Amino acid sequence: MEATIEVTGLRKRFGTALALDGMTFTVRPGSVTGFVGPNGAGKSTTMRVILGLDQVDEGTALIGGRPYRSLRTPLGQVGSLLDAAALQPGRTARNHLLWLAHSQGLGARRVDEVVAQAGLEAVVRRKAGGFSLGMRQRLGIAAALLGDPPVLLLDEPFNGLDPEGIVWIRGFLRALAAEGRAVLVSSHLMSELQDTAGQVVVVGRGRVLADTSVADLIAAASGGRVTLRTAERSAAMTALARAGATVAATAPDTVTVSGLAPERVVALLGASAVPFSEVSAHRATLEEAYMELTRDAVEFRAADASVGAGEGAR
Ligand SMILES: Nc1ncnc2c1ncn2[C@@H]1O[C@H](COP(=O)(O)OP(=O)(O)OP(=O)(O)O)[C@@H](O)[C@H]1O
Repeated sequence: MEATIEVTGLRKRFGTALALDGMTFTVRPGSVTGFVGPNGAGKSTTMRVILGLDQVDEGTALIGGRPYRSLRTPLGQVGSLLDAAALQPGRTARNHLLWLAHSQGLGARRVDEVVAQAGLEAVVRRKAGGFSLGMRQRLGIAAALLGDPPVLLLDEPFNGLDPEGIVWIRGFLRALAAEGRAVLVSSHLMSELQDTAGQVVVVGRGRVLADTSVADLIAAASGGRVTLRTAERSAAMTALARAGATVAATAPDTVTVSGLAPERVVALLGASAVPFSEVSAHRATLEEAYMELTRDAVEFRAADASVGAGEGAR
């Protein structure tokens, strides 16, 4: 089966709330695709639609070219982690996995393999009800891997993980994608996807705001700006503004300059005898790029919440 997820023109209303408003993107194999957006942007709803758990008013969601409901052995084609809390608390982790495995014609050997992959050996005979959220996330990931699927969808898998767990999952997801899987990972924090995602689909208000590689997203947000560090900030700002630059003081000793190349900034400061300790091409962080893109979507949601826009219970 082709390892892809194709989402086209999804629209969905919950009462008066428009949860999905033309959501369209494709997830390809080989790198982790981050699915990022503020709370309420439509990430979970999109994942539920892809997995055939929610109906849409319009649009299609295909896994390897087919709707989820037409897949003959779903666990072998797509693995998912939607809600790590969704398990029988009285059952041991191993029995939980055995039960899932048997429902798909898989045996205990495969359970032991995914337990090892997810680093759960030490706790697998304990009752899952006593697991921390981080352990539940690992158990959910083990369950998603049972059928060795070419497509993986993980909703907020970083939730509840400690720093060591976050480092583990980053490497793990990268390795799964490098094996040729399509891996879609949602988060409302761009920083969690640093060093993990190669592609990002940024969403807000139920639609795609950007669908690009991480490198291109950062380059676009960097926008040819120059960062200048100087103890004589106002003299520097005056000299650069006189040469036509747009300048902004961003810290007591820092100025962000737009409209001039770094070499020109150095030459102008030299000519005006303004001392400086650093002139560098500004490189936006992933977080800055994300904040820039989603600012309006966040404002929309905050305003929406304050009038309590009649959304149904979740
Ligand atoms: N079952 C439901 N009933 C009513 N409204 C819903 C339901 N599920 C989602 N919504 C609404 O749809 C919109 C999208 O929600 P969704 O959970 O998909 O967003 P999200 O991006 O996953 O957010 P989060 O990061 O908070 O999980 C929100 O306005 C939400 O309140």
